Amino acid sequence: MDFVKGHGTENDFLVLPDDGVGIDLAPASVSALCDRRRGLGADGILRVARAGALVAGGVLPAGLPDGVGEQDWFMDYRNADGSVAEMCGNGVRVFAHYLRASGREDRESFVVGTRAGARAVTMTGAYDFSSEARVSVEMGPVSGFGESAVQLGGADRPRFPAVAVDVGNPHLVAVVDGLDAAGLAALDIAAAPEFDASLFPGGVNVEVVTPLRAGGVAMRVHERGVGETRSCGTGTVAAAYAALCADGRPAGRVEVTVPGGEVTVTIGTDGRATLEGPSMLVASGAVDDRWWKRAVDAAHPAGLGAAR
Ligand SMILES: N[C@@H](CCC[C@H](N)C(=O)O)C(=O)O
Repeated sequence: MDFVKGHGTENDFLVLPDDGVGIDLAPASVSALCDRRRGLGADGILRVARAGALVAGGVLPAGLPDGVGEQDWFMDYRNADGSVAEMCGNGVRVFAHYLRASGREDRESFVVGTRAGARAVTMTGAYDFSSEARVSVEMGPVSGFGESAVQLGGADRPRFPAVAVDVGNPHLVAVVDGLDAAGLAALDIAAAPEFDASLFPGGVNVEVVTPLRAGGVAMRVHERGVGETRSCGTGTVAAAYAALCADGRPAGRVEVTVPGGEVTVTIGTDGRATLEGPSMLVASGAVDDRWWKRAVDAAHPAGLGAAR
């Protein structure tokens, strides 16, 4: 099984080209592959196939998501614990970069299908394997769906008011009054935060954010299905939205600094967001066939069929 390793602001992914939709992505085999000691290591997996092939292969049982055509490339995203998520903002930049660098796509702008719907991407400048690519992604509508709170880990287990934000996947964002970059760095985001499960029955990505200042915010994130990561693209969109709202503005442009770098989020007066940021492809190779077969076999109790 061939792979390419890439990252967007240090949120890292294994890209798995799979035109024939033959790779068995059972949760346990995904988590073995993403494990940083047992496997190759990554925050998530991006399977590359055409949307129509994924429908035919049973990966998208509900059919094509909104606006996605059969011939569109589809980012089949899995978190490191093997769970499926609707969308990944850093992943979609790496996915687009891989398509261009590998010669599978020769257009500057094209659509990437995701479970949250079609996402238009545009790449400007260099896009080969050894260059840092810049990718702009139309992230679709961003909206709030309630007020809540989040409780972090650490000695004093701070509790912050937070807002629920939908970017195609769910986010709980705490814009903390008076918090600066040093205070943000001192928080324990690695421990699983506590949140209201009735508002987020499928789990949630949690972001802690400094208030908007000079057009920018700093953010840390604990991702659903992964843990603390160095960046989360959909999280930066949710953070920009929450910071703008806290500042009394419906729209604007926000530079979001995360531990792994910086991205730019623009939210229009129509409520739609654009995310612009880097992508790096750092390695390519093949997973040992026997190791992978053992991981897949171990993921399936005897008698159960393959997962897609
Ligand atoms: N890292 C991603 C988000 C990946 C999915 C997320 N963990 C979820 O379960 O919703 C990003 O860059 O957006």
